[in-house]
Amino acid sequence: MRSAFTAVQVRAAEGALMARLPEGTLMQRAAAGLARRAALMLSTVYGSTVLLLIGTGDNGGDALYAGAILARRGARVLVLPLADRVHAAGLAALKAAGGRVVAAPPVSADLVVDGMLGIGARPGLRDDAVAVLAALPAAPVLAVDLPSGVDVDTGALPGPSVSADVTVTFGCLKPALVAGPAAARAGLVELVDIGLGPYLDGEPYVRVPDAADIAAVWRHPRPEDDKYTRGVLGLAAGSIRYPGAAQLAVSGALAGPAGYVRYAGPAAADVRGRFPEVVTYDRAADTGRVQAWTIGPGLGTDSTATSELRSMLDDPVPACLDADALTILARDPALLAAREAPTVLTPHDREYARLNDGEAPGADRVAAARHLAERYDAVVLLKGHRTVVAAPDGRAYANPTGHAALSTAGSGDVLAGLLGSLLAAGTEPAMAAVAAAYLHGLAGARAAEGGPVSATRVAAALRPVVRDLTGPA
Ligand SMILES: NC(=O)C1=CN([C@@H]2O[C@H](COP(=O)(O)OP(=O)(O)OC[C@H]3O[C@@H](n4cnc5c(N)ncnc54)[C@H](OP(=O)(O)O)[C@@H]3O)[C@@H](O)[C@H]2O)[C@H](O)CC1
Ligand SMILES: [K+]
Repeated sequence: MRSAFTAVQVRAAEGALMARLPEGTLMQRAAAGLARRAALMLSTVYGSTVLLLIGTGDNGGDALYAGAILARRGARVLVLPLADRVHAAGLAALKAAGGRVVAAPPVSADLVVDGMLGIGARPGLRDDAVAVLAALPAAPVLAVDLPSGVDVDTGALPGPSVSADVTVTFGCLKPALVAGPAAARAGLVELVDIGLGPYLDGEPYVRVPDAADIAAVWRHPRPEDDKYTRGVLGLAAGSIRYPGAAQLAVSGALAGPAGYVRYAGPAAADVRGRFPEVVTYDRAADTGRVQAWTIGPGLGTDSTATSELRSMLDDPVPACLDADALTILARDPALLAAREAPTVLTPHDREYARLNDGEAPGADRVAAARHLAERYDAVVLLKGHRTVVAAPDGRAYANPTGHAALSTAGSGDVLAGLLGSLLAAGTEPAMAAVAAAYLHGLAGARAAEGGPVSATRVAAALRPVVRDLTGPA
């Protein structure tokens, strides 16, 4: 698990570390890591042209010292200052190494280094910076610490920003690199260790799972298992009007770790026909015992759906509420009042607003997910390009996988089915949501390799993705 810290948290750690080191040490460490990555992006350093965009702060200092390293290796380094004052010692070092200041971007370059703004940034770019971005030569962009223009602590994009191919960040991840629309502007994020780790204390703002975290929570079948001990998922989804939602949720659930899926609802005949391994019932009350419920995809919001939801919420096992179940819950939040078993809510933005008195998630998606988790005392999986999961105890996770092609009808049904299966298998609820989002994101990316993506393709891609991550079943 990696951790992202806010600018204030980074500054506190930086202060503690700097107090023990000779002046300028951290910037030299940062510049060395930056120059190393820049050299990798240039096929040959010698003779290449590197354009540095420089702002007033230490972010520019990092870029200037890295530029000096590249200039000493034979690069033609050009500095375009976007502030009245720039890091004086860094500029002197660069000039001494042969770099020179220009007033406008050159016609061509091999690499652009964005050293305009780092963790000291106010969100947004000034007009002169926006104009320069529009006039940049076609070249890969390497961002220093963060792509300039983003809202560092939230990942919001208040206006134009740098779009980087690679971001080299120092000491730890920052929220804008992993959450919100800004995360897509960072490109490949590479972390350079500058020794900050031991000084970063307190809870990170948001955590980022990796493959090993998902593999660690995946429950493999054991020799002593039977279908019940692996977990039974009850799935209430689909309606006469939306039988497909039931099938998609079932297909997601069958790729999960549970041993048994019981379906309850009006799409029973369709589900049986397509998935003979699923046992079907007309009503939730008839299904017998389950270890978790997934409720909602294509369920409808009429009185039958409401009473089905009510009866499932009375069952003291974990429940994942998706789609129509969220709409019903928004109408009657008291439905959760008596619940003691864990609940997971999986809203997209419009569903979030319904659950939150009409107020959309807003710029800080991590804070928004945390807010709803606290309000409903439930795990919240807030869907987005970088899905965020928050638990009522304050933990928050930003999913690093995903693909734009996942915004396709039925994709969420697959996710809800898989998440339910993880809950039924006994996975801690927040990690069940994290694992489901992670695997679903990878499956979307894998499905996209085969051309345009439909939800059926996402479900089909789940098995190979799970196998690659957790080993054979
Ligand atoms: N964290 C570490 O341990 C290390 C960080 N390094 C690098 O340092 C930067 C942070 O440097 P800092 O000088 O604090 O901040 P910035 O470089 O982001 O610059 C902030 C100044 O820029 C002006 N500003 C702020 N917002 C805007 C904007 N939207 N447009 C234009 N200008 C803006 C503002 O100055 P004013 O005079 O205008 O008020 C800010 O003061 C970090 O990101 C790393 O790259 C170290 O080198 C290594 C250790
Ligand atoms: K930057």
